[in-house]
Amino acid sequence: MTVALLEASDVTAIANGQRLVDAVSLSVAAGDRLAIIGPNGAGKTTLLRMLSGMLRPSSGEVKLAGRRLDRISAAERALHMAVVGQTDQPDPRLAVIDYVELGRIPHAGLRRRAEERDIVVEALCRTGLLPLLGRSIGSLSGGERQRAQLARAIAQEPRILFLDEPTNHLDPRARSELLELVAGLGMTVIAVLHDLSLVSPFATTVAVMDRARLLALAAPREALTQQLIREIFGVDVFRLRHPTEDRELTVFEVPNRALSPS
Ligand SMILES: Nc1ncnc2c1ncn2[C@@H]1O[C@H](COP(=O)(O)OP(=O)(O)OP(=O)(O)O)[C@@H](O)[C@H]1O
Repeated sequence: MTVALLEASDVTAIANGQRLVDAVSLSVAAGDRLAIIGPNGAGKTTLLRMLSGMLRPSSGEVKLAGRRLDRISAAERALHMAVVGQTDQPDPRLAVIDYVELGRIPHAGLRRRAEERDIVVEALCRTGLLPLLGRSIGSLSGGERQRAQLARAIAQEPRILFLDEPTNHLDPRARSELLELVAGLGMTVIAVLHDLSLVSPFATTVAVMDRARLLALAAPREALTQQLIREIFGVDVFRLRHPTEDRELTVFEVPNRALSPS
């Protein structure tokens, strides 16, 4: 039997007597890209924090390759997992290259200096930040900063990459490009996504949350049903043929509204 790379069993988070995440079980295999979706306040970030070991569940457990996450030290976890969160506030005076190099800290002393530098340069290349490597973090645009965070996480060479709303500062084109880049890394990824239209192209599996509960866990086509999406987001889903390309488009529309996302 193959052991899941990450497995959550009945994880629950309780704060101030309120269940923020209620008995969620899921398992992620190596190479999976799991998108966690749901309305505001559904518990997505809280779940992500428990899966990445940043928050200890009130009950239930998370295992990384069969080992309980709460028995793995933070230093060792950092060898396996990188998190691109919404709250990272690096020193604005740091140069981009130095910031990305921070991703190598968990591996300190394990590789030769030249190899370390190559890994950092590769992460800068992949994220298109090579021309900005000498700029200070504080001088970057919101989108560039998001790419710098991703570069730091890539440089960390994790087995699992966690992303909390990785596209929230990006314009529509940059959003698709960033997720395409992440998908092209071939890594195991767990990402909280708000933009429903990016879920199908990006994710191999989607976890749909609402009011602390996991309502569906399946491939996007099966999970994003008209009924479920309407029920929790109040939007309609349409699957249409692309007018000029041989593929399907998934379109989301707020019913009877002049302004609809798509
Ligand atoms: N430490 C805490 N103490 C009390 N309540 C909390 C705490 N952290 C989060 N919450 C609440 O738990 C609920 C879930 O929060 P969470 O950030 O996980 O939701 P989310 O689905 O990621 O939301 P969003 O889409 O708005 O980012 C929210 O109502 C939030 O206010």
